[in-house]
Amino acid sequence: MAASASDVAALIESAKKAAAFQAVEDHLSPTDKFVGIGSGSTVVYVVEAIAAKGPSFSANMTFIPTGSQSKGLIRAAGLRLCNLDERPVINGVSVALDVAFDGADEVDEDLNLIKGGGACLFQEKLVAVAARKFIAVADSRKQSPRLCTKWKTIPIEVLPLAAPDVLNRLKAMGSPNPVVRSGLPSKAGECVTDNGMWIIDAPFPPLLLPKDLTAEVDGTGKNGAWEIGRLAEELVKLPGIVEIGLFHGFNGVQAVGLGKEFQAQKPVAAYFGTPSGEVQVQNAA
Ligand SMILES: O=C[C@H](O)[C@H](O)[C@H](O)COP(=O)(O)O
Repeated sequence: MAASASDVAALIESAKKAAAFQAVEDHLSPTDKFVGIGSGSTVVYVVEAIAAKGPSFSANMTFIPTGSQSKGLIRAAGLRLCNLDERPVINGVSVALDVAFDGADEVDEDLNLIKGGGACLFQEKLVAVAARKFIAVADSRKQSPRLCTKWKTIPIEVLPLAAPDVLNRLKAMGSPNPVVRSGLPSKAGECVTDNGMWIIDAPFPPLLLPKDLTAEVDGTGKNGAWEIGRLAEELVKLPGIVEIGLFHGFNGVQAVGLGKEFQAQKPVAAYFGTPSGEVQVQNAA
């Protein structure tokens, strides 16, 4: 007999929960001081896992949110909240977050991410790049060889005034039918982000990795074939785009080696809960 929709939904929730609890167990150290908390339905279990460790475990920790949902989760769990721009400054530099946990809409085999399915990508990226270590948590539906395979659109945060021009430019770049996200069913009109912006969902064919490029396929969008880094570079140049939901490039550990601290967008590991109750961990190479 096929599983009912509610059985499937329960399995997905338990997969997310298992991934979140395992990620917190492996990556949140009792000595950590500043911890980023992302947005979405999986991060709810990250906060639950932290709270389950008891008040003494997190007594010396401060939690940095990625938006209003995240702020609410931190407050409701009784954890200490601090906005990203309010953390202490030492020698003229805001302290790095020890670790940040966040969900993802799709994760490719090189740990590039699509984020923003819940319209929270901008503050999430700010928090991810401010963290020494970024950990993604999800259920196994989010695992994919290449981005835009399962989650077929890239969420892009735009200034509302610029939306019509950005839509035209996206079409010229080969995105068929990009659309401004609707706020329905909960809000009539456009979906408005925590930053007062709109989200455009731009479909693209599966995004190539650098290892996919050849003399014939250079990843610059010819015949619709974009390599992630090249597409991201072109998108952020478009006037009116505030931030894109592609988290790509390198992770925090690689960033230190490259002397590019505070630019790392990719996680060092992604945790995927499966319907069978296992957790698969995808670590950076
Ligand atoms: O905008 C929302 C965020 O990027 C979420 O982290 C992402 O959509 C994953 O959310 P969920 O854990 O609900 O699948």
